[in-house]
Amino acid sequence: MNWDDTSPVTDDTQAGRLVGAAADGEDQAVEAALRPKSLDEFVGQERVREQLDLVLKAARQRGATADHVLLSGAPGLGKTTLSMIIAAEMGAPIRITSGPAIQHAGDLAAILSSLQEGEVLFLDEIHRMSRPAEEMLYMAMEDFRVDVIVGKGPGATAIPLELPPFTLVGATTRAGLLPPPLRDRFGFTAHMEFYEPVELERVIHRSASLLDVEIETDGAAEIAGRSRGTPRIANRLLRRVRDYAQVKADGVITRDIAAAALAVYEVDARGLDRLDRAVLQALLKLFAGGPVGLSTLAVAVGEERETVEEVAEPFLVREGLLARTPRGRVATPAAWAHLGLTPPHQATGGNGQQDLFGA
Ligand SMILES: Nc1ncnc2c1ncn2[C@@H]1O[C@H](COP(=O)(O)OP(=O)(O)OP(=O)(O)O)[C@@H](O)[C@H]1O
Ligand SMILES: [Mg+2]
Repeated sequence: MNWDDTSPVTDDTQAGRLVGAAADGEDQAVEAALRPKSLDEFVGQERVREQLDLVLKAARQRGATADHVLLSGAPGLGKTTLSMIIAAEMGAPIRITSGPAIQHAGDLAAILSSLQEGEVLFLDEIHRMSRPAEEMLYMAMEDFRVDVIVGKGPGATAIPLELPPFTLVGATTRAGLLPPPLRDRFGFTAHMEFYEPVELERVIHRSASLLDVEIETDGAAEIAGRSRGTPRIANRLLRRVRDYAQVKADGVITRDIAAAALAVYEVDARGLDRLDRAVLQALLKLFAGGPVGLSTLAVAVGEERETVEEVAEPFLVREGLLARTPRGRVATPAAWAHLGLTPPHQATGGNGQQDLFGA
């Protein structure tokens, strides 16, 4: 395996956050060991797995190189893992690089021209590639050809270069940002969804056995419920719970141990961490559930606007705890229930109160 880009793909705003979906340093060190190596081992994503299985089997039967595959989905759902599985299932080598690592079209030309026949080129964060590189990629994907520009200015000439057939696997967390001509050149697009708790339980059991940790069914369920639908977070929480079980108990992860451990790390029963809860608490207690502007809310929790908007809110919105409305942020009834608080103006009907929930 070749790493053209060794810089970690992380998101600074998520740094040090136990329930952050981006990979931190420790994740990167252990993830290789926990990655499923075949489609059979890959948990969940049934539809994607079935479709991909067909694409790869058909290519193998024809003795051909598999079609280009686009993997889209939130961080930590298994895009990198699937790209490696695609290579493994095709018995092909894999070359790994990323959009931000390709600054110039020449960088891409160098990679493309050194590919072997049938090789898988994994292009992570493909939406962050430069424009000229993107245009070179169009031709490479479609005609297995690139034009290498030699010289500068009016004397520059394009030398066509044939490429061996290869499979491009692109990954993106932002499929919407991909230009349509690029999106259209993929033969198969897999959209990865958040995982169901039962699927995360299977991920946790699998990882526990690889890490040689004893875990009870209830213990795995407890961790799964707090993992925000994300295998990376499930694996990370499992490691923290393992530490706790080892230091405070006999090493076996039971439901009580998992709950106690995650209480120490301030990850609540729904997977909210301290920041998420601070945002909700401010919204409910200081602003009676809203609507309140983002800036005001951010000041109230002592955070940057961006942190509240990009780190806390997406999950709160996804969980149906917070709504973004034109008049500001509004808590939903579920938010009051989750924090065990009673809404001040319960809409009991006919009292002329403004409906704060925008329902
Ligand atoms: N379906 C799955 N079954 C088991 N483990 C999984 C699955 N999907 C992901 N994982 C585990 O979750 C971790 C993160 O997965 P991966 O690195 O593939 O995510 P990603 O989508 O590439 O994230 P990013 O967008 O941050 O690059 C890995 O350690 C992997 O083992
Ligand atoms: Mg990845």
